[in-house]
Amino acid sequence: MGDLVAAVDHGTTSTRFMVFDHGGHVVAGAQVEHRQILPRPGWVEHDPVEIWNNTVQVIEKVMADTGLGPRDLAALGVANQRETTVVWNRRTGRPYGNAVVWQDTRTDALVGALASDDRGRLVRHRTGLPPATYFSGAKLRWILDNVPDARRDAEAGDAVFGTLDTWLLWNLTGGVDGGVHATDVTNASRTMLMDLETLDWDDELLAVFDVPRSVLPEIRSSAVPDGHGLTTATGPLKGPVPLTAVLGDQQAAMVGQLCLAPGDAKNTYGTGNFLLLNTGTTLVRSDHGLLSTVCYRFGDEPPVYALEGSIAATGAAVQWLRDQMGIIRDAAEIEALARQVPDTGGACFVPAFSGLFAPHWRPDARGALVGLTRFSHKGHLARATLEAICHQSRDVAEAMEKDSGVKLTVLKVDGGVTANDLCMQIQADLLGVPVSRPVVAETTALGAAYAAGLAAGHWTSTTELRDNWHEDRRWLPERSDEHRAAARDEWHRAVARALDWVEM
Ligand SMILES: Nc1ncnc2c1ncn2[C@@H]1O[C@H](COP(=O)(O)OP(=O)(O)O)[C@@H](O)[C@H]1O
Ligand SMILES: O=P(O)(O)OC[C@H](O)CO
Repeated sequence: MGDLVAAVDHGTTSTRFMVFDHGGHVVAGAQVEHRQILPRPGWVEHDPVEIWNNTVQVIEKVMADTGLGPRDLAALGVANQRETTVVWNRRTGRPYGNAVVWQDTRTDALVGALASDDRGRLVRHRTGLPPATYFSGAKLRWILDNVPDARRDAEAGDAVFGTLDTWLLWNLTGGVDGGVHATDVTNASRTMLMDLETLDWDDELLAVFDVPRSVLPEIRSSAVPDGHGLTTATGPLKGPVPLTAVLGDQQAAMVGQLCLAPGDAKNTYGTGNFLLLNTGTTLVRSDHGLLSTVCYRFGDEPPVYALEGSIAATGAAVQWLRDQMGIIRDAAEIEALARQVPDTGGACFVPAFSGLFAPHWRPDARGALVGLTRFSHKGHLARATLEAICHQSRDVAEAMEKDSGVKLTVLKVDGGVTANDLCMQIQADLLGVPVSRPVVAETTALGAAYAAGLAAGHWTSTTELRDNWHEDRRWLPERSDEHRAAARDEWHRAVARALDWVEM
């Protein structure tokens, strides 16, 4: 068996391939961004072929740069942006159009209609998810109903559905030459088509979304000792590596942060923010706007559940300043710009580009920039963007405390935005608890590698992993309660102004 474990981390903005040693240290890695395709207001797409080509590219680069071969790898794990929906033809390997991304709101009328009747209650209870454009079920229906030939080919058994894990697993294990068509419970729990208790596709939900069972992948545990499949000699690893773990990226980050006991929580700051709380084998249902989801399932062990607060636009707001507004040239520049000012000068930015997700679930909301005067400049907007990231996380943290009774004493953080020290200080100030960033910031890839390595016997137990977690930096709250209360009040008033914008 090889000494190293590898992971593909395919996120909303980029795809990474990382190799880790037994101590959880990064041995090598490569990353490449893919295009964000924005054809109409509210639509967000990715090209699945570009994503697969990028995956090949990053794997080949790391293997070539390091001189490693497939025999050096004990196992491979995959973590992926969740919910984003692809339909492809299993005979040709060609997708039926672009993937519909989790942030895409094109299904708002369909989701709005089902939310207002008994189907909404059914969906909520069976899946643990609020009816929202965010999840895959309505996106899959949209593709089947709107892309020529998709439904006909689905009914003939030629067109198949997958989230990005399934697309990558199928391609890594041979594609048209016998690729494995499967998903794991964490990804399946985000489709709105799986019963959260039986962990199986649910016929009533399939009827709600008019989805034929024949398009669906097999649902498996996140980590399986026998492997989901082997990589192929014709693929980028150029030989067989057991692909033993597949997890949604936020669940993978829970494993990477070693949030493996009930009450453990982390917040990942990527394109969106995702605060998850491990609730153990108990399925906790939210009364405060969070969702219930599978955290992971290892082999035949009982599934571990989580409560999650999903926020649609955090790093995406930074990207928006860069790509759409041209205010910064790269994401890291936002920090220096925001440091030019001591506060936002009264401005408040609510980046509700895809409506507001947790804890509000308001598809009728849209982005709002309020409190402007002639004094306002781009430094204020940069600072307001960082504050919006942190206020949204505080909204979710409050909901989590109410639902679980668990009071946060420290917040473990990871993800691209956590490179921003000012943002992390603002987060500690707005939460009133310390914020802690680990040395290995690539927790999503690390979590996929841990899950894969545990399944392959590379690590014998999770206790063996505990010593691998080390704090890099901790931010302590520096602001008074009065300051925090005033800032929160201003934020709530801004959120109220972003609501009710789109006629549903
Ligand atoms: N220094 C920074 N300050 C603020 N945001 C940043 C910084 N560096 C990266 N980002 C944001 O982080 C996101 C990328 O983080 P990542 O964890 O790779 O996300 P994803 O997994 O969603 O692709 C982008 O949205 C980018 O705008
Ligand atoms: O790509 P990320 O890391 O922002 O994660 C996206 C989530 O999986 C969407 O649910």
